[in-house]
Amino acid sequence: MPESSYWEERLGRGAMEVCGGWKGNALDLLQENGYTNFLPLANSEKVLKEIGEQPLVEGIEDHLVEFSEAMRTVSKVLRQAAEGKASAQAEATEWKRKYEMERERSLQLEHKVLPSVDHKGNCNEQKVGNPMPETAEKSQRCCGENGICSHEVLRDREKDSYSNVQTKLTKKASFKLQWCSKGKKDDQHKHDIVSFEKGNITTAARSSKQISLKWESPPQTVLILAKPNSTSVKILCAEMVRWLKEKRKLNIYVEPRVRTELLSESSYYNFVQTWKDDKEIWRLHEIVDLVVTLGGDGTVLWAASKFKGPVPPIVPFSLDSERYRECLKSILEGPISITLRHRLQCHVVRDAASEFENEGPILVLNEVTVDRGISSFLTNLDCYCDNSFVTCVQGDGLILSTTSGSTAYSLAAGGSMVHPQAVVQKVPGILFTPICPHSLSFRPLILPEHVTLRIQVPLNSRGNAWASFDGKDRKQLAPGDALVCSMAAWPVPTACQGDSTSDFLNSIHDGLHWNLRKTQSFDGPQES
Ligand SMILES: NC(=O)c1ccc[n+]([C@@H]2O[C@H](COP(=O)([O-])OP(=O)(O)OC[C@H]3O[C@@H](n4cnc5c(N)ncnc54)[C@H](O)[C@@H]3O)[C@@H](O)[C@H]2O)c1
Ligand SMILES: Nc1ncnc2c1ncn2[C@@H]1O[C@H](COP(=O)(O)OP(=O)(O)OP(=O)(O)O)[C@@H](O)[C@H]1O
Repeated sequence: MPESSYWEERLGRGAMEVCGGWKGNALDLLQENGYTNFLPLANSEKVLKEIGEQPLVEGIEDHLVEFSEAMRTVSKVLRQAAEGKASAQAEATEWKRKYEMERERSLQLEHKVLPSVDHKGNCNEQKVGNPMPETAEKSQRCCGENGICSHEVLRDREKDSYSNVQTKLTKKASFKLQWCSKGKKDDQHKHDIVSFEKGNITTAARSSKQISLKWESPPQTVLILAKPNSTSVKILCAEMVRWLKEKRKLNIYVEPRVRTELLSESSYYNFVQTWKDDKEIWRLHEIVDLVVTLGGDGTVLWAASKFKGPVPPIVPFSLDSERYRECLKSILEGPISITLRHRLQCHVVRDAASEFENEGPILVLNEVTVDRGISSFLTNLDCYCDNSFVTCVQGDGLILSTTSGSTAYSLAAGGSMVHPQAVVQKVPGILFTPICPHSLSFRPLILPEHVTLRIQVPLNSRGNAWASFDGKDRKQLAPGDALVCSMAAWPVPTACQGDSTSDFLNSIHDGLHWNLRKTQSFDGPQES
């Protein structure tokens, strides 16, 4: 391409006129502002020769000052245009997400049963639609004041084409989620209400709420997800599959790898079902009533990542593998104490892509991290909250974490630990934690759960950034690309061992040894 066309294409004809032929300085300024695409030109002998051949004119310094100003204006305009585009793309992505949610919901209406509340406050079923499990707040509407409703009653299912074995799946088990409070029954339906009576703002009494899942029809299908390369997990998995089939007559799904492992042990396990490719995994939520994970936190993250929409209740079993029969028995009978763990929905918005080319959303249970990857440059990330500029992160990167993820990477980067039920209880929900910020005053933030965050790699960034999702699936973000995050509509219900609070405290005491210190002896100097 001729050099003049190259410049015109990037700066526009107007900018070329402003430049007035001072290409050498233009290059310096553009490089100064991070437009490194021009570096090859700057280095080209031809350009250097041209600069050398420019005749010196009088008042050159004035011209240079004037020219610098003009170039700054040009680069500012370019930057604003790019930001405007990213913001519009982010908005388009958000609308697309909302549209898809609505569409999904309409589809569900066709084959769902809506619980309605009669005059006594009892939950009945009727033949019009009810949304799939959503945030507690939205779900509460359909169950009146009686609790959080999260029914999924689906049409009778034919034999699935991808099942290895013929199954008679009838209806997916339905359940109801309710607030319950220890002790008093009448305390169940208290909500944190802000009242504006007579100009005075007050909050109503708060109750200690635990979400409880009550099966309305018995669960029939269990998906078991097992950590790979662990002999103890393999043994437990085989035992559990046998017990669930023989004693509870349940349909059992496992991953293809696990089915192969089971079959290599014995052809007895022929009844175990699996899927063939990823497309079929996306339909799992329509079939599975309960997910059992055999492994640690990573296996729960793995399980959640398999569900891009509604997630069935997950029972994490490193819980108490010795007592798995007793534990599963009580879970299958219910009611179960549940922690509703919220997820973040993330979109990568490419600067170069049109609004129709955006990549699909990725849901994270712990966090999304934007960091410098293998680059040795300081990361520069412009952060916007609902399109208001928050800050520019200059450091190793940034973590956007859920409350569940607050005890993981975000904690290591200095973020607070937050009770996972906090979002449901209407306290802030997205942790904004910098990684090694090169600043003395960059403290972690906690933002409300309703905001949309946009993390943008500036056009003048020296290098690329990398996004990773629950520690996996690294994606490169080039200058101009952005990551857009908001709270996802589908939380992950996990079964508690005790209740949300005791589980949370146990995990920070046992798992993280939080505030463990040798107890001070009592036989020292006393306060007089
Ligand atoms: N510096 C760090 O602390 C650091 C660095 C990278 C990733 N991580 C975390 O690892 C997670 C991925 O986990 P993995 O098991 O797939 O990878 P992994 O096998 O590398 O294990 C990471 C560790 O983090 C623990 N962990 C994961 N989620 C947790 C949570 N919510 N609360 C407390 N501990 C938790 C796991 O038990 C495990 O010990 C990421 O989501 C991230 O939070 C932490
Ligand atoms: N079914 C699976 N298929 C593939 N990878 C899996 C599966 N389950 C877990 N993993 C991966 O294995 C890794 C370790 O999982 P997990 O944290 O459960 O193990 P762990 O040894 O119990 O760790 P910790 O005790 O630190 O929590 C994670 O990175 C997770 O993504």
